[in-house]
Amino acid sequence: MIRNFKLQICPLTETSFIDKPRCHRVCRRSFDFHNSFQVCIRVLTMASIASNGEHKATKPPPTPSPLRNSKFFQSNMRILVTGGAGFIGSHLVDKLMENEKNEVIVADNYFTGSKDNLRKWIGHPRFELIRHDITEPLLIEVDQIYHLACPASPIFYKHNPVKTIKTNVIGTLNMLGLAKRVGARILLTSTSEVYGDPLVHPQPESYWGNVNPIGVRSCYDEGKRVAETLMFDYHRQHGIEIRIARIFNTYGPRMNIDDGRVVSNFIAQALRDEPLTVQAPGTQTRSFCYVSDMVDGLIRLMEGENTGPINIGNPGEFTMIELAETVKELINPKIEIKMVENTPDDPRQRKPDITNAKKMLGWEPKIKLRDGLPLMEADFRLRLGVAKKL
Ligand SMILES: NC(=O)c1ccc[n+]([C@@H]2O[C@H](COP(=O)([O-])OP(=O)(O)OC[C@H]3O[C@@H](n4cnc5c(N)ncnc54)[C@H](O)[C@@H]3O)[C@@H](O)[C@H]2O)c1
Ligand SMILES: O=C(O)[C@H]1O[C@H](OP(=O)(O)OP(=O)(O)OC[C@H]2O[C@@H](n3ccc(=O)[nH]c3=O)[C@H](O)[C@@H]2O)[C@H](O)[C@@H](O)[C@@H]1O
Repeated sequence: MIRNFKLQICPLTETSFIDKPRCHRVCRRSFDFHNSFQVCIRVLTMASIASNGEHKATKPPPTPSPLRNSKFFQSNMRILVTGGAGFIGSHLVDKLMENEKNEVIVADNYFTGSKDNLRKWIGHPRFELIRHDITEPLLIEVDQIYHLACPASPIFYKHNPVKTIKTNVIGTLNMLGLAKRVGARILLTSTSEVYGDPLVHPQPESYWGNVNPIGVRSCYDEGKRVAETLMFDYHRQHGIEIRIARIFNTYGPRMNIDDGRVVSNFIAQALRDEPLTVQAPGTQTRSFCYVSDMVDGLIRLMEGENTGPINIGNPGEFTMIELAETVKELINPKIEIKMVENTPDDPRQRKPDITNAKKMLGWEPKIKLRDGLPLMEADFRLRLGVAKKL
């Protein structure tokens, strides 16, 4: 009954409580916990952030088991890759697994990814694969989170737009909650689509973009913009260590053959002797980055000191007609190029300004489009069972 309840003040957070509810302000410990003058590490860290006015990283909580530090323990970095069964994610896993000190955990719901992309690691003692949808919370102990989970091809992200925005918003919230709980550093793979149909060209990170908030692409581009906002709010409010990569069109082996993105479409069409479908007007531009360059950039960003956002992409810029002509010349000179209808809100130009990536990460792409396309062609030939004519 209400008259039995007593108003009390938490001595650390100065929040008032009735009877024995929890401290909702910062640490969610019970009132009794504070009242006994034990010190909550999170409250102290928040207090020191407030007094310094800086956003220094919070002291990570103790590791889950002291055995993690024992000399017989095999790994010293436990890394979660969400969306690790997808195209970029699986290449990232390959690179992270090369380091024997890494233990890699993939969480994926296989919407656009596949176990097949990770088959060489299944059963490896330093690798774990979890079927998990990131719109649900994940309880796990990790040191780093590469957060990639999200369908990336416009055909797939528009297929179920509500699910796409939930993945970007609720999924990112869940991963930030996990990062906060275990003190992990988290990297978000954002996108050049945050610049929308850009009015500034090439796009520097300082450009705020030109995005249609109610268009058919907004589940993805606005979703990623909110994901970036959440990353910075968790960083400012909770001291989480964040990294944001703004990825520009990436291509390479393991893209889904019927993924719907332009490079995979053109290569598959060229190998199937089908016309290359250039969406009108064909003068729209994109800048294509080979996947190994992308993975190198993502790891440098995670390991470096800069939060970003940082553009990671190849500044070589091509119209879709130029791309079709290059694929035709390299793969199938007899093929026809056909103009087809475009989809709404297609960005007319896109090219990264990578000054920051060069300066802050010491990164720039190495593989030119003409060198990357044949590597992808070889992979598609193998999967489609189309041998090269001699
Ligand atoms: N490839 C590009 O050109 C490009 C460009 C910009 C940004 N990105 C970003 O990079 C990331 C990876 O892109 P990709 O090209 O490898 O795409 P992809 O579609 O091949 O991979 C995405 C992975 O996320 C998984 N996934 C999707 N929704 C999920 C959910 N709710 N829970 C768990 N897993 C889920 C998919 O099954 C898939 O394995 C994405 O976040 C994408 O937005 C990619
Ligand atoms: O790099 C990025 O930031 C974004 O790039 C792509 O989005 P988009 O550039 O629209 O990708 P595509 O579907 O490959 O389209 C590229 C261009 O090719 C054209 N296109 C596409 C397919 C096709 O068969 N023919 C064709 O001309 C499209 O009209 C568009 O102008 C990705 O799909 C997004 O996930 C990613 O975030």
